[in-house]
Amino acid sequence: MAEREKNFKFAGIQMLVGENKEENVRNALKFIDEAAKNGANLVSLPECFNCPYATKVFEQYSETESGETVKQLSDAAKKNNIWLIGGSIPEKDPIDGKIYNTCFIFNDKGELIKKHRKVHLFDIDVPNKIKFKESETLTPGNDFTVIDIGYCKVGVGICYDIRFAELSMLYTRMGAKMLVFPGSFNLVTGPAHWELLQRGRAVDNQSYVAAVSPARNPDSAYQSWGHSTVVDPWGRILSKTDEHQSIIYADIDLNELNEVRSSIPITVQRRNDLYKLEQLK
Ligand SMILES: O=C(O)CCC(=O)C(=O)O
Repeated sequence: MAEREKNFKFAGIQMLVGENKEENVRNALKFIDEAAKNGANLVSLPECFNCPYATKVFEQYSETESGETVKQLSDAAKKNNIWLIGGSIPEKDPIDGKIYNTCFIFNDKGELIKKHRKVHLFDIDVPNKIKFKESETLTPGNDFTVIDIGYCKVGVGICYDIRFAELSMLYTRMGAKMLVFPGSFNLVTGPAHWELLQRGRAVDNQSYVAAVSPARNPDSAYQSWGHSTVVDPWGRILSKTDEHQSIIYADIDLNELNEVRSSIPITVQRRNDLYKLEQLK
């Protein structure tokens, strides 16, 4: 009989983000404390939680890895004894001077253990609906991010990264049992694809998937879809909210995941003689 796995609690913070960076960070810290008090072991903030989501302001709001935002997140993870996926902030690299959309990740001692720089930049043009070009001011990252939080491995991507099934499949192959995407979809692609993509990634990887958005801010030029969600490996929605500020919680049951993986064993049924996914880096 296989050994029972230890389950854990995930919290996704759907917080309101405005123009005042210090206020945004303070708001994030308050919600992190609340999530930890409610028993969360792994907490995620949303994409761009300390600045408005707009290419023209990324430089102005950017900070380096040794900046105040990273320090405060580290302190919050340590104080609350939680693993923290720090949503994302515009990060300035002090060496190449470029700006990245970066998720800083901390262990329960507050140590910065990894950073994920968004790999796929959000450059789209849906005629008469939405045009956005992150590459106007951002540079893409080139690294995969799978962390081991003790309970299981977790793959981290940022928003548009969820659209690329290959990335999630690679993470799964690297051992991830949960995929977390801080993200900020919009009122065009949100209703069409946000939930569909999460359920798709969950079913094709037999994995837990969480996507954590900022709350919708009526004063903001970019209207976030909100609707932060957690999906289980069977494709069921475990937790989901609307567009308002709130925290979503989900119990991550790794025994249930193992059962799904053993009852529908797609991992060992792949026709590797006909096709393959190749990791080039
Ligand atoms: O893929 C989408 O529709 C939205 C992506 C996005 O907003 C982002 O990458 O920040």
